[in-house]
Amino acid sequence: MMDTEPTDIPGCYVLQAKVLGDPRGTFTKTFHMPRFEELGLRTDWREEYFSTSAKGVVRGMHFQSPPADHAKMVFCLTGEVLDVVVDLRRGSPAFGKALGFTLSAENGRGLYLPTGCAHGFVSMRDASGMYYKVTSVHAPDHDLGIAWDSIDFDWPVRAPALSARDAAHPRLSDFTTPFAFDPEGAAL
Ligand SMILES: Cc1cn([C@H]2C[C@H](O)[C@@H](COP(=O)(O)OP(=O)(O)O[C@H]3O[C@@H](C)C(=O)[C@@H](O)[C@H]3O)O2)c(=O)[nH]c1=O
Repeated sequence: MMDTEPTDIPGCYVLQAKVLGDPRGTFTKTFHMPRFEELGLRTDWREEYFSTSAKGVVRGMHFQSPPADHAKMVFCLTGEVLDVVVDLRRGSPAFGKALGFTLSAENGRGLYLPTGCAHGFVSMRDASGMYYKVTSVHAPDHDLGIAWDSIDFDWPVRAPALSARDAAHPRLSDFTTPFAFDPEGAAL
């Protein structure tokens, strides 16, 4: 059964899966609907996808804006990443706060992000594989980002490999957020 730990961002949870090892390798369960329902987390996933990244790549910080906004869960299936989340919800006690979590296949750790948070990571090893579930389908016109180096986070890289899109995002301080914090539905 998966354990979860709340983080300093309301509605954002560390998902600690059990990594069961035997002589063949490992087995790790990343989603269990009854457990998510018990925790009040969303289970209405609409898309799943994965990416691989070379060591030193930064992707982010990404989110979809309303009405295409979504909750997201992520696991690292190969390699290792430092995964980063920023709270973009006006009125949140953690508004503007950035947190980082080391995710790898070995540590079995994932992250659940409520709508209104931006997500990104730096790949700490070659061929880091990130696996996602999101609660709305890709909407290119609402697929937005803020600059990775404009958030209050001490990245362990200075000049990472970035996509052209990620190099052109607005800075957090110049960004007018479309998200507002709802204390009743923090995880939604
Ligand atoms: C995210 C996404 C991208 N694409 C396409 C667009 C582009 O041609 C190619 C790569 O897109 P990107 O450069 O946006 O891929 P990437 O930078 O890996 O985007 C991901 O970054 C991390 C940090 C997240 O949190 C994810 O939700 C997602 O936004 O895939 C889709 O077709 N569907 C999708 O859902």
